[in-house]
Amino acid sequence: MKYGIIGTGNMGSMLTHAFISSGAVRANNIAIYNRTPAKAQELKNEFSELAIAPSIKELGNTSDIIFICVKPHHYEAVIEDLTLSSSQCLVSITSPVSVADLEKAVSSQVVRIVPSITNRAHAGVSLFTFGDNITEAFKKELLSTFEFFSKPVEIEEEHIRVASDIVSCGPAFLGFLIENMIDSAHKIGGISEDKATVLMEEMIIGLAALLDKKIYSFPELIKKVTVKGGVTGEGLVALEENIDDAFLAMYQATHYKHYRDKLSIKL
Ligand SMILES: NC(=O)C1=CN([C@@H]2O[C@H](COP(=O)(O)OP(=O)(O)OC[C@H]3O[C@@H](n4cnc5c(N)ncnc54)[C@H](OP(=O)(O)O)[C@@H]3O)[C@@H](O)[C@H]2O)C=CC1
Ligand SMILES: O=C(O)[C@@H]1CCC=N1
Repeated sequence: MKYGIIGTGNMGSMLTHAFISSGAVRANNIAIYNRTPAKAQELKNEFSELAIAPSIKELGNTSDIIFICVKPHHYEAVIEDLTLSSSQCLVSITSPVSVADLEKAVSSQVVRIVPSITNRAHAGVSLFTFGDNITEAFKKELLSTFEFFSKPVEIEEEHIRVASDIVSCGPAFLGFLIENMIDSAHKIGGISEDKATVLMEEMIIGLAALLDKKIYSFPELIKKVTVKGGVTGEGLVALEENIDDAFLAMYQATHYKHYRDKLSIKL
């Protein structure tokens, strides 16, 4: 199978890295194209067997599976340059561009796969939504490819925003909260930010290991750590009193942005 990647920004280059470093796809079966050629060249400097396509059209003509890894409002221009057939598969990696939108716009088979930056470490989830016209062969090919570096999970259209908030935006949301926890540790306890960061990183790696080994669930973890009459309980009460509806507000904000993006994208 020949893979084509249009847009080699954060996600296009992350996917190229993950395909090659996990052994899922050989570099000589991948063609890339980016608006600013130097960015595609940087990837080729790392993986010399990658092909740089001279245009979006040429990449489309020579690939079986084409990933569009540009921002949502650039999809329209990219799709205009592609002439695809029913024996090819087009992949959207962005939540506001649904498989129904793509099916109306192109003649190929379509899939949406929303990745996560965690896939770079061959971990985390990739969210799959298949178009009605997808063949078993492409389904199998894409699922087995993504299994090399992620846990593929099928997701219904109505759940894509919340699912992507957890899987794809989650690293940024939790990163933000963790930075806040480090900053507050420095302010209240006087510990240096560097030392607090090391402690935090090791705690998170340990927490992930507990989850990975299925030793404790979240409720079990909270129960085990919260000693009766101890400090954790006091901290949890303070958090409950101060967190208010922070996460509801966050989900509402992403849903509203998703709604506005969907309205503005015309394929
Ligand atoms: N960042 C993330 O964690 C996640 C992002 N996504 C989705 O991935 C998509 C890309 O995001 P991200 O990689 O972060 O964005 P970036 O801005 O890092 O990358 C977008 C890339 O698209 C290129 N581009 C724009 N227009 C064209 C064009 N016409 N032809 C070829 N290349 C073009 C840009 O080129 P140039 O170098 O010229 O700017 C840039 O390299 C978005 O739709 C986003 O929703 C999904 C899941 C997670
Ligand atoms: O910020 C964004 O729009 C993208 C979508 C998922 C993660 N990052």
